[in-house]
Amino acid sequence: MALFLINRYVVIRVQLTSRAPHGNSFKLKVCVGSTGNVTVPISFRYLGDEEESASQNESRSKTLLAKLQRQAKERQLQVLSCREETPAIRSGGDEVDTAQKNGTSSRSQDAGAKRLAKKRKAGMSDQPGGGAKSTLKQEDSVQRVLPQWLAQPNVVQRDIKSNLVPIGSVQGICPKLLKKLENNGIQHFFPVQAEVIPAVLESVSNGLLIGRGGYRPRDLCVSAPTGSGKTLAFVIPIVQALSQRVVCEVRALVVLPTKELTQQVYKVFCTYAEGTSLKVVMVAGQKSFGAEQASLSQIRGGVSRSLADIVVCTPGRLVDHISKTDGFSLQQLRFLVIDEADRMIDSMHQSWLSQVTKAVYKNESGSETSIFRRREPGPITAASLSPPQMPLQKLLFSATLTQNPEKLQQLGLHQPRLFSSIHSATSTPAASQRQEKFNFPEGLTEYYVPCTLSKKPLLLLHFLLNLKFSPVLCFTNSREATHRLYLLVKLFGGVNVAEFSSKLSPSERKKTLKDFEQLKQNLITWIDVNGVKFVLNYDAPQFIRTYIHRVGRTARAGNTGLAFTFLLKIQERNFLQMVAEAGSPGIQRQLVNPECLKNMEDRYQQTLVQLASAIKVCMLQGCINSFPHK
Ligand SMILES: Nc1ncnc2c1ncn2[C@@H]1O[C@H](COP(=O)(O)OP(=O)(O)OP(=O)(O)O)[C@@H](O)[C@H]1O
Repeated sequence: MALFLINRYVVIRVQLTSRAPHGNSFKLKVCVGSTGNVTVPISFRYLGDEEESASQNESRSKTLLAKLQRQAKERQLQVLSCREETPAIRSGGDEVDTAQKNGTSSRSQDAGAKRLAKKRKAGMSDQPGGGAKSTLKQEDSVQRVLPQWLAQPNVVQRDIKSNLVPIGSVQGICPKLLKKLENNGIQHFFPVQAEVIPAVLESVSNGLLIGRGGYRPRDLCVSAPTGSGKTLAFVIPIVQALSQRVVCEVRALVVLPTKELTQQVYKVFCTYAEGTSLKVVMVAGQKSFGAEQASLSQIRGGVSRSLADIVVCTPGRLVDHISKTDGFSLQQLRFLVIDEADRMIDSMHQSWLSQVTKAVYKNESGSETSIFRRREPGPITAASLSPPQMPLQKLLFSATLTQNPEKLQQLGLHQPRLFSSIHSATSTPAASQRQEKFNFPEGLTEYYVPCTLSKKPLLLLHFLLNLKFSPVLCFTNSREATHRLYLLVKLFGGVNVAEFSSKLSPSERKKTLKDFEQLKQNLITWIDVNGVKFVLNYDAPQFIRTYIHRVGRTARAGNTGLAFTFLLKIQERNFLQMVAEAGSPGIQRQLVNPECLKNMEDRYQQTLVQLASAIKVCMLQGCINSFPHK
């Protein structure tokens, strides 16, 4: 028999040379190329040999298994006795060192032996990785080291008022935009704007295609308190960078978590894009899907044309348009702004970012081999720089930007640069070991009010009626709680109050917000609203980021503001610890004299009865509405 196995480099020829007449073996001669010959003995088994071989194999493997088990037991016993004798081998050897120094080694040995016995009783392995507890211990002892860009950010001052920068002294802003800023009453930039605007402008100083030094521009992350002026920090440089464009294409995409925030940012873009040829479009579900499609692109003579340069959107609508709107192309996208980046990272399960990336690097059929096609960036080589491609630069903004590198990694940032108000003392590894620190506005004063569940509504009425706090933005933890509290306050009377929740239609929401902004009413909500004097957390938020976003609706733009949180006894410890660990400058206890509530109690009891029947009526109406009408 001759068999030829052709490898990439050698030809191997295999020849059967001899066979034993009754044995289970033969010899093979293997010829490698034309020179080397090797003779290999091969054993084999005839059909029918199985039964005998199987039983032989079984007994052989049983013996082997028993031997291995015996050896393993012996080794385990050895290790255990060794550990009991020399506790220094245990994790945390320093514990032993100090014990020996203190002359307490025998006690620590006893303790070690006891702990070991306990572990054995619990069936936990002491081998590395052999038990959940030991793994956790190992993880605990690993010190967290932040990547340099996170550990050493560009500093953004938190105190706005004493760090204002005259708009004329920030390099690179064109005279038209300076004029517009002045017309809008802006004479000075806030610290975050003075830092970030020049950084973005620098990345486009050689045009949209190449960054500084001919390289791809670095991504920017900005972490600054609520109300510190982050919006203008990206609006100004983007409008300036795109204002010289010739063809209308989507070159900037701004993604935000809610409709309200989208609307606010859209308004700011419109203000500063006015008078340029730039077109700003908002897609956040305010209009019908068809109307949004018509505002994004137009098909004329079979050719689609973009009608938007800057798109401000929520992730849900964005993904819908990427997949369903003909002519909505992101192939020329230059800036991707992720505002409220933390919340956007949390919504990453919607995979909106991967959809955006796919759309950015999508190639028309037939252009796969073109040298001009846009390719996902890889390592920089001479070939990858020529011809230059439109780079995608990500700009992240948040008041609660995570310092967790794993979370940030999901964003695929390119040589990121961080601008942050949290720095030096607080970003040491020891600090970051415990909990992330956040930005609190400088002018914010925080209070908590200890209370009981039954007294909470009365307390709210006390703040509104007796203390005359107005306008108050009051947060609950659900839509239903908002509605009930709104009905209660309204039925009690004497307070101008409105409800703001996702139950309202877009036009109702708009009107409610406008009335609130014009100080016509107080607001009970579970949604973010801007620019208020008093924030009242009727229900304590569970997460620190929610707390920061809520209290950040006041003390904006360098102004002062007060935030009160009602806390039940059971919530106090955890909540106060959460706020302190997050870097709050201090939350003060504010007691309310029970006597102050007494004068409202009778009226309050009557209101509760009215509320019960009002809710019944509402439920009945809901039931009737859910039946099909004839
Ligand atoms: N340079 C400035 N001079 C005066 N007012 C400013 C300036 N920049 C921003 N503002 C005002 O400050 C307020 C807060 O700004 P902005 O909404 O951009 O803050 P933010 O940091 O984005 O807040 P958040 O994180 O809560 O969204 C706005 O009312 C805005 O008009």
